[in-house]
Amino acid sequence: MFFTIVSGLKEKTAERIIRILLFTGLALFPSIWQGKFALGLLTLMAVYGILLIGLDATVGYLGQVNLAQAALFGLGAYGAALAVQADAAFPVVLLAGITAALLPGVALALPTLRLEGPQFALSTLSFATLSVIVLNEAESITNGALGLSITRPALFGFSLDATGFYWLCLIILAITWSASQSLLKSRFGLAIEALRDSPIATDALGIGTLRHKALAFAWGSALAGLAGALHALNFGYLQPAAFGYDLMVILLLGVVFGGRRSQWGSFTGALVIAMLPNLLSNRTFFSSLAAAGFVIALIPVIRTLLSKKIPSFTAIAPALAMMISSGLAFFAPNVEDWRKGIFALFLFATVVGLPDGLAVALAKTLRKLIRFSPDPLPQAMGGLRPLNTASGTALKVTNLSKSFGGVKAVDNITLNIANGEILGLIGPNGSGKTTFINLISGLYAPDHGTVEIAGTHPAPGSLMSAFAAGGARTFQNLQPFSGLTALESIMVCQRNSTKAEAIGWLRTVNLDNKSRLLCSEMSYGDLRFLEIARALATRPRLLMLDEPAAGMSMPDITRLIELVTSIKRAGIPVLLIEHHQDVVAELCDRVAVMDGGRMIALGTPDQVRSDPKVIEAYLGVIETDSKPL
Ligand SMILES: Nc1ncnc2c1ncn2[C@@H]1O[C@H](COP(=O)(O)OP(=O)(O)OP(=O)(O)O)[C@@H](O)[C@H]1O
Repeated sequence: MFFTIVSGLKEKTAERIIRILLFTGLALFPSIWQGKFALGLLTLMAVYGILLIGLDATVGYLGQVNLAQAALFGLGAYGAALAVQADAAFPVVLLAGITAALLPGVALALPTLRLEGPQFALSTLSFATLSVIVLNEAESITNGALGLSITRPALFGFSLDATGFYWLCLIILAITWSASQSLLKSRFGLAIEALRDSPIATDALGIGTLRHKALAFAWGSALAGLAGALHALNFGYLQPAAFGYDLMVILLLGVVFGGRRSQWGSFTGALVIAMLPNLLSNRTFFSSLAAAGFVIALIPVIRTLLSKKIPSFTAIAPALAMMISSGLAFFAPNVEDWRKGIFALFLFATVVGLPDGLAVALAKTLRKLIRFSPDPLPQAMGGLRPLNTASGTALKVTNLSKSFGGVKAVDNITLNIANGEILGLIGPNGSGKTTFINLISGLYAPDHGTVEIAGTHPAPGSLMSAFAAGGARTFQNLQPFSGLTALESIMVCQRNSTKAEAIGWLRTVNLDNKSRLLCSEMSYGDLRFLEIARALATRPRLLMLDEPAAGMSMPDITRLIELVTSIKRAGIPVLLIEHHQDVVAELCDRVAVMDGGRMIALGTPDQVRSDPKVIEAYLGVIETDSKPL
């Protein structure tokens, strides 16, 4: 960038000002421009805005391909239309629309949200198909393919004309936008983003995956119903075919094109899809847009070439696509036939060149041009405090076994950890250590045996139940919440705690100066410390650390030893899997050794070090870091 404007404004304030200006401009539009057609398009844009903000909850925030939104929109529209026919008052009509989409939306969410990827997409597709068939076939209620006509009722005695109705849609869009923004920035929204990145970690930290997924889907469905009701009141005529595959694809296009996980993105997407038919029919406008798109797509290519590097595929492909689409827009003799093809090239260029969508890319550019002042952070509070436990047992494992096919990963292990104790768990690779922690933390259900955490028997195979009993864990394969910052990663794990306390936990692991950093930008070592802070923030009665030093540099290992020592001082019992012998020897009160799923030794580090069975187990597998103590 050539210059950067330093702004005293906070980004949030700047965003709010721009949004207020946008809505003021949109509200004033009918007094500046009297055209009925333009007003109709803007009303449609406001309705689509509400619909896409709802769709973004699942497609953007949850990261699931939801193909049911068009059908839910239709159900909302029919719900509202039937309420109008029953002479319901205006607010009741809106409520009927919301309910008509919300109930089937929740009914769909509960079984399908356990599914992921293509399975989820296909089940929402089945729902969409079925809904349209039901709307078609339930002729006695919906009038089938012939369609349903309604007249818009008065709102509190006022008969709304086209401008009045447009303003109403605009107000509802503004409220939906603010409500969505607050909701998705709250702990609830952070939880949704966290579970998209790691559902295992969210369950293990007691955040709750299914509950949050269902709520996000319900929110999206309710907005689909609200938008559907407004759509019915806007057009006054409904046909089931209008809510089929075409609309489904267009809505997805709107969210992706505009920008996911952003209300600005949904708004931009709504603007594009509302204008789409018009955009495709106006050749001059269309050609100018293609030319402008080509120039914009050329910028990254030229910049890379100027710095004497070879442009990447993500730079070349959009430029090529835009070059072809501009060529067709200007020179194709039968451009009418080519319109959809040209638009497909537009879409390809945007998806490849701006994977985050138009609005998000624009926001990123603005952030480079204008330096906003960051939100001030409160002083760190809290952190490690002595755990209030009497002497007793933190973990009691009895005859625990788990096999995978013929492999006995954990074979009849009985083990206790006392409150305040640090127990090391070592063993050669594949000896069953991680499976043991997976059984205690509820990731796996045991074949036999029992687990008791702080006096409670959690339900076997339930991460949430083991968490509720007081267990918290880290993972051998890191499970960061990549879309969240370090601070947000802690806040999402805390219930009823403040930002100051979250910073306190970051200070405990020496990351308080990185609170605003996204997890995707953090180093491997820092992420390992952040996982420990996340687990500590849940105030566990048993902390399970799975190879925390793996991949860490020597200075980080020293930091880790200091941290675990202070955890011990606070009296938090720890089950520590570790290959680094110096870490185990320095920290652990006792060490258990596993080999082939069995526990072959248990004692102090010194006792274990000289145990012949331990030496034998390690011989033959000792390479670099897996040495006996
Ligand atoms: N989900 C699974 N499905 C099938 N086999 C598994 C599964 N999880 C673990 N195993 C097997 O169970 C055995 C124990 O694996 P585990 O990961 O618990 O060992 P480990 O001691 O933690 O090893 P490492 O030190 O390499 O992490 C291995 O043979 C492994 O292949």
